[in-house]
Amino acid sequence: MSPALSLSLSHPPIFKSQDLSKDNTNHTKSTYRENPCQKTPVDIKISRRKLLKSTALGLTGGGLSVAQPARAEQESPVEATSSRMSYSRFLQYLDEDAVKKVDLFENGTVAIAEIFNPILNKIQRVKLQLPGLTQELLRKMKEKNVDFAAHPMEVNWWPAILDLLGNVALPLILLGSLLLRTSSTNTPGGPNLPFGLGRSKAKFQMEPNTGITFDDVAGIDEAKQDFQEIVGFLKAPEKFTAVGAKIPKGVLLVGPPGTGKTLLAKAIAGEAGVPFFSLSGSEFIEMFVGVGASRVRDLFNKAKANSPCLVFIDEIDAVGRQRGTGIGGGNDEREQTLNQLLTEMDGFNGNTGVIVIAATNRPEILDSALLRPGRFDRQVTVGLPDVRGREEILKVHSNNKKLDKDVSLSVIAMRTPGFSGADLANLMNEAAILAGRRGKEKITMKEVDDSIDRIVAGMEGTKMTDGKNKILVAYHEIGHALCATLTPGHDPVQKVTLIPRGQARGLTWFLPGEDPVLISKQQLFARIIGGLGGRAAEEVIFGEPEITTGAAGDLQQITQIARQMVTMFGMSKIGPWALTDPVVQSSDVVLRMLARNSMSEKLAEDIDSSVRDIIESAYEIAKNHIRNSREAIDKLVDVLLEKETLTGDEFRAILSEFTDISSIKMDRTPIRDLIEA
Ligand SMILES: Nc1ncnc2c1ncn2[C@@H]1O[C@H](COP(=O)(O)OP(=O)(O)OP(=O)(O)O)[C@@H](O)[C@H]1O
Ligand SMILES: [Zn+2]
Repeated sequence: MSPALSLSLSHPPIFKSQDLSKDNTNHTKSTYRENPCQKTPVDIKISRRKLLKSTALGLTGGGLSVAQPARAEQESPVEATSSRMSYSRFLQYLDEDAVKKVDLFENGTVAIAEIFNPILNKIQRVKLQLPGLTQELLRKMKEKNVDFAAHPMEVNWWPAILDLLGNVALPLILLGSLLLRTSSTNTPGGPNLPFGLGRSKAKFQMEPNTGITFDDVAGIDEAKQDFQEIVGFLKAPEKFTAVGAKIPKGVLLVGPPGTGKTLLAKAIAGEAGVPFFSLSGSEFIEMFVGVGASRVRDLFNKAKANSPCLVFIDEIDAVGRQRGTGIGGGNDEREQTLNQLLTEMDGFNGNTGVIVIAATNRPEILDSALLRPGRFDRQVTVGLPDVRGREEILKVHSNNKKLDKDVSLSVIAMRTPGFSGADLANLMNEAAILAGRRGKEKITMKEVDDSIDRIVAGMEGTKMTDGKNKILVAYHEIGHALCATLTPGHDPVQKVTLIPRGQARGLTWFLPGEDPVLISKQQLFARIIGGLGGRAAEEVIFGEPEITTGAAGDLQQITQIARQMVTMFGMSKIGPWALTDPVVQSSDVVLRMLARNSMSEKLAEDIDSSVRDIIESAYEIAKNHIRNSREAIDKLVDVLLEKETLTGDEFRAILSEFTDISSIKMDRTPIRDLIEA
């Protein structure tokens, strides 16, 4: 019922670098996943040096290699795309030397990156949100020779850069950021017309006819319903004005990246058969004062001259955040742009036949003046699709593809919790490319499965050579799978593999049943036990001195879950309180400090000790599972070492030879049973 629950659980984890030593050569990397609690490959990592070496040693055919991107750079056209990328994937690409250029905005929380895609042999421009600019990230971009530029104004991280690079490098960076990017917004081919106005370098685009209809937008029927009225109005505004109907002129589309907000706006224009004007909020941000405001003016003048039409402003938060809140003073340029936008919104009435739709994934930071009556006074929410929505979206994106009979869209939908529409479109595209590369005439489930693995966990890496490490990884992964399987409430194992992917040396995958809208305490606790299974196996089997750095990512995940149980979900001895959790909930340093100061010391200690209790008791349970199943584990490890990948069914079949697992409930106890108990 509480949206906060599902929201916070599917939120990407806060980036924390695992700098175990100052010496980069002995530096473990963590893997980040979009959904720490949902799709959970549990992994083990290797040292950074080995990682780089294995990347360089050549991932045959498929993967990114170090040499490739550089050579291909000149040949590959930059593809302008509005596609989004998760931070975790961005880090993977960064590690793989595929990131070429990064433009940072908004205190380093928003970035536009150019990334080389070896499959398409293209540099793609993607947008991503960062959890703030960390020193670690800066260091890494520098180490990887990424051409990065900060677009200042509100930036409060110059100290970090100074600290990192020393004063000498500063002028260079400043220079870089002063150079206005000259590349204009590319429009993909087709009927789209770039609509630039020289005078103020306006970069908005106009599409006379988007050619997109509601049929192209799947899984968000409610939102489509909400817009029927507006489509009707745009088709024939005079009908509405004749009877004195008041039509909203501004609508705010709210939802996470890639959920189809742009697509929906285009579909509205397409359904109504009116021109589509679009401009992105981050494009408003310019160095020279006055440009943003004049851009807004130009856009509205053009729109009024072409009415009826639809104006779409993507990322309105970039320009529309609360005035006067920038750290170290406001941002004059942005505020002027915002003021101009407000003026324009007030200056025409709905009868002009212009409808303005703005999109954001952070409505809470918008200046309240934007939301006043007569401006963006209507909100339509577009959320991440549920399992049925995902199936619908998959249908849309399989339409023009040849699928083998074995491909089940409903199974794919089940395997992809947390995927947005854009992720799903990307998934089907990658599967098609993979099928092509494998010389197949149709996409089979194998290509889809492999593509999901790649999207969630990164590219396949070089196989490990036989030896102590491989054995250790095998025990670690079997430890995860075993503890998860023996713990009621845990999602079932989908597969265990020793084939490395991204930065993980081995992976255990779980198949979430339904979408976890509500997750019980038992389920969360089960995830912690499963997450600790790898470390527990290392310790029980090889002895405490032999435990490895491989569990770093696991520990980060389970600590976050335990912390949320205590501070957000009221699932600890502290009781049902919502406590501001400075570490989990904010990436803003100042907010974090404020929150910490407002908490009593005693409470802070209680939180820590409750988190510790949860983790310690889970670890005891995990170690007991390992101790009590030694025979089964040895057998499972033998088979895994031989076959490299075990499906969930194979895993359970072997385990069943040793212990009866048929009575362990995977999912949550049905409510009916609970009431009857
Ligand atoms: N509901 C959906 N149905 C079908 N395709 C979708 C849907 N949502 C997203 N997609 C696919 O993902 C692509 C990108 O989505 P879109 O740009 O509309 O998302 P967005 O919410 O506007 O994201 P952003 O916040 O990054 O602008 C679309 O062009 C489409 O191919
Ligand atoms: Zn692990």
